Amino acid sequence: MVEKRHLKSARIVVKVGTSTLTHANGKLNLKAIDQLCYTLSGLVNEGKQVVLVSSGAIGVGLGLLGIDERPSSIPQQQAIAAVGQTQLMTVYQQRFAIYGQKIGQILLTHDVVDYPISHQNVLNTFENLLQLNVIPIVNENDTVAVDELDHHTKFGDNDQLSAIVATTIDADLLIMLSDIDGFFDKNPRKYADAVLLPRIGHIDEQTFEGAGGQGTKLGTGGMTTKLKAAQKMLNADKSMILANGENPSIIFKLLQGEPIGTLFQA
Ligand SMILES: Nc1ncnc2c1ncn2[C@@H]1O[C@H](COP(=O)(O)OP(=O)(O)O)[C@@H](O)[C@H]1O
Ligand SMILES: N[C@@H](CCC(=O)OP(=O)(O)O)C(=O)O
Repeated sequence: MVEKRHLKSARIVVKVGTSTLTHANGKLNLKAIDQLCYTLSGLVNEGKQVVLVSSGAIGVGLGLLGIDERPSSIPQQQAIAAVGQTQLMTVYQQRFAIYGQKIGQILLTHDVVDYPISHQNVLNTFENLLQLNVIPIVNENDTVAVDELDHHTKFGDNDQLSAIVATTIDADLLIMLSDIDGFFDKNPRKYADAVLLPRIGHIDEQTFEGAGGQGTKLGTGGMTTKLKAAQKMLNADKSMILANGENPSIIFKLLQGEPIGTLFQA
């Protein structure tokens, strides 16, 4: 019998990727979204403070506009994200309202890391939302977050953004939901004999060698950015769990300490 995990979880950040929120055909994964909203609302009712970092603006925008391939041009992606983000928040608003749960949108750029005043301002917003039992829903501000020569504003992916949010607000735990059961010793989509690693206490170059680069066609991060996020959490003496988001109510089990997915904990 595998031992239960000991986790602090008064304040948690949950990150969901595009692959969890949308089907391969670009349509919304309503089952996953409904379950996510039900679960997070349930956690707030239990007295927990919850932040959701949600990708999906570009994926949802593509589906809504009927575009099959993610364009390579940044301005086109930004336009698609503007459409998708609105739709995503509309869906969240509707679904969370079923459970009486209020939400607030926070769109971030790298300024919150680079400039202490911006950092303090965003922290104030998070604290006040959480005091009000609101679930802040965070994404990168895709319409302004582009690489410019003199002003580096882009996080690049929501995996690292979620770790930055979690450390900024001093969350106890980051739960990252993806389309895979956890971190394997090598990419399980390429290697049938890949083995799930239930616990990682330290990340080094060898760990990164197991991450097989880019993930799905709509997501941007892949496993490398998830490891970078985990590294940020470990450096801040915090924990992260990577688990499959197919059924987001899995979060209840994770918080009960069930050994599901990969726990990154020093
Ligand atoms: N060592 C590994 N363990 C698990 N998944 C891996 C690994 N290396 C690469 N991957 C890939 O990373 C993908 C998850 O990343 P991604 O598609 O960006 O998800 P998300 O949209 O949830 O951010 C998996 O589906 C898998 O193809
Ligand atoms: N801001 C982008 C984030 C894309 C992204 O990081 O996607 P994912 O790898 O699914 O977490 C969006 O909402 O589409």
